[in-house]
Amino acid sequence: MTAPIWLLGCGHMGGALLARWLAEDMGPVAVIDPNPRLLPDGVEASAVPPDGRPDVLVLAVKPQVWRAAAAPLLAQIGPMTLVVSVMAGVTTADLAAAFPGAAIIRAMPNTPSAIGQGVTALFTTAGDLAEGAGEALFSAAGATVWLADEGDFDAVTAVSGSGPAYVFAFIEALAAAGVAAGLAPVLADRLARATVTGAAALAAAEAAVPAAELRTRVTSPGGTTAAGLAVLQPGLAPLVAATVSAAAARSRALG
Ligand SMILES: NC(=O)c1ccc[n+]([C@@H]2O[C@H](COP(=O)([O-])OP(=O)(O)OC[C@H]3O[C@@H](n4cnc5c(N)ncnc54)[C@H](OP(=O)(O)O)[C@@H]3O)[C@@H](O)[C@H]2O)c1
Ligand code: PRO
Repeated sequence: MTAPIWLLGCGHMGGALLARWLAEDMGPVAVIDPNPRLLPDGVEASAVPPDGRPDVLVLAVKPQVWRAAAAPLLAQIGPMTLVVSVMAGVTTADLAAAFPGAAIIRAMPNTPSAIGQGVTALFTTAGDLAEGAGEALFSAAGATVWLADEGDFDAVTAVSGSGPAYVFAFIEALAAAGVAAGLAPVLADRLARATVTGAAALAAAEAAVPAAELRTRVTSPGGTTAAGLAVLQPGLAPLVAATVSAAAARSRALG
């Protein structure tokens, strides 16, 4: 008997989701990937689709290759299959054209999903059953947000899909600045990571407190933080706006 969930592409994102589905006993999952990057222990992958038909097909290959990657299994996908895409830029119209009659969900998760701390934006017009299945798949990986407008996906991808990379880049920059200020690299890296994770945990724990107020609580008048923020803040907002704008434009282009 074939597995109910098929995962096409088991790389950084597909592998992160797979880890959560297995942790939550949502398997078995058939992994289709000739060269899986993040295959959990005890799971096998195949370069070709299994026999039969899946209940759910999850597309987690790169947007540039999805049509070729899906071609070998198109005949196995019908109106009883839920097709879930996590691919940047690929629209539900593109997916519906490739999988006629199938229920379609478009999703944009992020890699903290690997530890159940992701956030996934979801969109479907396929109705309550599809929504329930999508909610089950992605709430296993963290928070979920349902979009009313599919047009929001480019901005969502630029903010929360790509966002973890911006935070990791900030950790890198903070650690490098610590080294430049005289710290040993190991110490600077440890301080930078712990500062970002601690601040993020505080922002989550104090969800009702605006981020600006959390910032103010660190900033003693005339103190060190004020001196640092006077340098950081004027450039930060335009830099982040340009960053998100570039990522959103790339999402549109991938589509
Ligand atoms: N990474 C993220 O943070 C993130 C977040 C949200 C959404 N996404 C979306 O998730 C998708 C995957 O991204 P990723 O970062 O996980 O990429 P990735 O790490 O490169 O994973 C893609 C996997 O698909 C495999 N693959 C390539 N051709 C295939 C085929 N014909 N059949 C089956 N598998 C094939 C790749 O193998 P090879 O390495 O041999 O090519 C790789 O193992 C993208 O569409 C992206 O937009 C990613
Ligand atoms: N990673 C994918 C990309 O860089 C989509 C969001 C995060 O295109």
